[in-house]
Amino acid sequence: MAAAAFLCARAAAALRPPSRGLSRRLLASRVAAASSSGEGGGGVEFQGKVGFLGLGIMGAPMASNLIKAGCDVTVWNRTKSKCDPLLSLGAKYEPSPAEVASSCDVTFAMLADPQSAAEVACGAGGASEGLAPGKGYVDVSTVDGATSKLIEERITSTGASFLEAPVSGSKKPAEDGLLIFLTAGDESLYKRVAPLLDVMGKSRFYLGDVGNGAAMKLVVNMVMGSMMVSFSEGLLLSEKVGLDPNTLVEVISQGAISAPMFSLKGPSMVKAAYPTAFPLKHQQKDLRLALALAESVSQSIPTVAAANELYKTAKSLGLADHDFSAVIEALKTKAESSQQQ
Ligand SMILES: NC(=O)C1=CN([C@@H]2O[C@H](COP(=O)(O)OP(=O)(O)OC[C@H]3O[C@@H](n4cnc5c(N)ncnc54)[C@H](OP(=O)(O)O)[C@@H]3O)[C@@H](O)[C@H]2O)C=CC1
Ligand SMILES: O=CCCC(=O)O
Repeated sequence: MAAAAFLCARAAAALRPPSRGLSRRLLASRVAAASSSGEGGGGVEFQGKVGFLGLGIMGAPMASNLIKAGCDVTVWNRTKSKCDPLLSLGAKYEPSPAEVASSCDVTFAMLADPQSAAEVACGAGGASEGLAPGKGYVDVSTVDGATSKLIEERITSTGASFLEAPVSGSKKPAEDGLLIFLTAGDESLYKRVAPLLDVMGKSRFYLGDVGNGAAMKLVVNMVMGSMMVSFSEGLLLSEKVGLDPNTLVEVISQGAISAPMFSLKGPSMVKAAYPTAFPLKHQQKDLRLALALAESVSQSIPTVAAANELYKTAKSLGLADHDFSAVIEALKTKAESSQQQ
């Protein structure tokens, strides 16, 4: 019956015009390929209804790709109007996380931070109230290990299974179904949802116990946050010494420190434009959580600590909802105030 729902949804999707990101045919073929390839030769097939909680910059395109691939998706978002584009693609709606979780076999959550992830999973009307044995909950938000373990405890107390699966990759990879999943927790749930992860992403890592996915994500993002600060310093210094910062972007793109992030964001940073893909407030949250992680094992990460201060300054300049590349504005402000002294 679930498989029939899948086929119906796929047929309906074929009637709709193609949109951004992967084509419907490619997405549907990814579900089919992932379903038939299986894990360890045992064969994995996802059957059932999929819930999605949190339709922000990342959640909306991820849920949208599942719908385009023919999945039977039910959505919820705190600000209800953000559900509308998904509903017009064919998603169903439930008025609370608990009702999504109780009407679905597996529920994904993509929320802003540790507080919102815990609230949506464990709070009043939260997903855990709708969970039961046989169901799964997959949290793809970026949180710290302690929050993830707290959520795991609450979810598994209902008899349901839990997987943490934060993602590397931003708005565009989410639209294109090219995310990287950093998963940990219940391995059988990991295998069960693999076809869905393969619709939304290009690769997936299974890292063992809950907390390892969160830690991997924070380490990756602390490197990224420091790289962005260093790149910003280079752009500003090149300009100050009379070089064209656009040429710096070009030179970097051809050498050993080339990174897609520099080529993608550099040209707009030179124009002081910061269209939001990864909100600066989330980058600062990740640095804060990475610093706490480092503290927990007495590891010194002074570069990250310095970068974090700049992101905090950028937030105080009203740039929290801009792209994290707007951290360069904090450096400009510092340069101005040191010139005045
Ligand atoms: N953007 C990016 O490039 C990437 C982001 N991430 C991580 O993914 C997560 C989501 O990021 P992104 O989509 O960019 O963020 P957004 O800020 O665009 O979306 C955040 C989502 O969380 C919801 N939310 C916030 N607070 C609450 C609350 N108290 N109760 C219920 N819902 C709440 C928002 O609801 P509402 O619409 O009502 O505000 C929204 O759905 C974050 O953890 C981020 O660090 C990971 C990889 C890349
Ligand atoms: O958490 C956000 C990561 C953004 C990226 O990987 O480009």
